[in-house]
Amino acid sequence: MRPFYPILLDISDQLCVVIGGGPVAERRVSGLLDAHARVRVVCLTATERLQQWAAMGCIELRMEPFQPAHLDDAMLVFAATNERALNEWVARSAKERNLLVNVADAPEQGHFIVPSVVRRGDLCLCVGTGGQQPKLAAQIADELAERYGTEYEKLLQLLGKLRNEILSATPANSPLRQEALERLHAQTPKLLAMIRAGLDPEQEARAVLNYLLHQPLPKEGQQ
Ligand SMILES: C[C@@]1(CC(=O)O)c2cc3[nH]c(cc4nc(cc5[nH]c(cc(n2)[C@H]1CCC(=O)O)[C@@](C)(CC(=O)O)[C@@H]5CCC(=O)O)C(CC(=O)O)=C4CCC(=O)O)c(CCC(=O)O)c3CC(=O)O
Ligand SMILES: NC(=O)C1=CN([C@@H]2O[C@H](COP(=O)(O)OP(=O)(O)OC[C@H]3O[C@@H](n4cnc5c(N)ncnc54)[C@H](O)[C@@H]3O)[C@@H](O)[C@H]2O)C=CC1
Repeated sequence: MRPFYPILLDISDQLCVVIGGGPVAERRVSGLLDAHARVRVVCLTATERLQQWAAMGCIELRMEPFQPAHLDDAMLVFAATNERALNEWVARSAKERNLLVNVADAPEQGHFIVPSVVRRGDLCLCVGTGGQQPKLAAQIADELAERYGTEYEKLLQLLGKLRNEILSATPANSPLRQEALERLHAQTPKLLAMIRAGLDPEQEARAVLNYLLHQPLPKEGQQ
């Protein structure tokens, strides 16, 4: 068991290189494009979707055998070919360049593994099983996708906006800020219900914000 450390990495506009052009490589590329990375794919044969992405200018597709120079300027590397020795060479080449690498067929040779992901706007739910049972990760992600629907995208947009307004309207570390942020959080179920009902919660949110910022603070010892 390796106790992986989860982080959410900002890879927007960073070059990520995927070696391989099969279904596994395609899944990696899909996730990388969702995160707005620049993507270079190196392979001998590419899935139809990879070819379409290349034709649309979404990825750079190099239909040629892997060479370490393909990793030039990369931030992340993914070895996703069906050739064991080749994936090992990719991993070694990445490590020689101090690049983080993921290895699809031998996770222990890489620095990180790829979880199952559910996105709802800025909400990002990631599930990993430490490589023990990827299908279980996918099943749990499906369950989370049911539980946390698309309404969470709008909810977060609204909460983010209100939270920023609270941050700019209150002094740092002040009881007013702390109280307002707690009250904002307490409004979550109400705003969620409004979004689910198809109502525009913006007006309600304004009223909430007004209440949050102008409600007198409870006195010492009072709730
Ligand atoms: C370590 C890791 C690799 C990494 O980080 O690159 C890894 C490794 C391996 N997977 C294998 C097989 C399968 N993987 C899937 C599916 C997924 N695999 C994913 C991640 C990971 N898979 C990482 C660990 C994540 C964790 O912590 O659990 C998901 C979550 C994300 C993604 O890949 O996009 C995605 C679900 C996508 C979704 O959300 O739907 C299926 C099912 C299917 O395809 O339908 C099968 C076939 C059934 C089976 O074998 O169980 C094999 C054997 C290969 C062989 O037999 O040759 C290895 C190699 C090994 O285990 O050594
Ligand atoms: N991590 C995961 O989720 C999973 C991992 N796997 C592993 O991932 C590997 C890849 O799976 P698939 O995408 O289904 O494989 P695939 O067989 O469909 O594709 C392999 C790709 O490697 C490319 N390739 C071969 N030699 C190359 C070279 N010299 N230079 C550049 N590219 C080269 C091929 O052109 C092809 O695009 C499998 O061998 C399997 O062990 C399989 C299932 C799930």
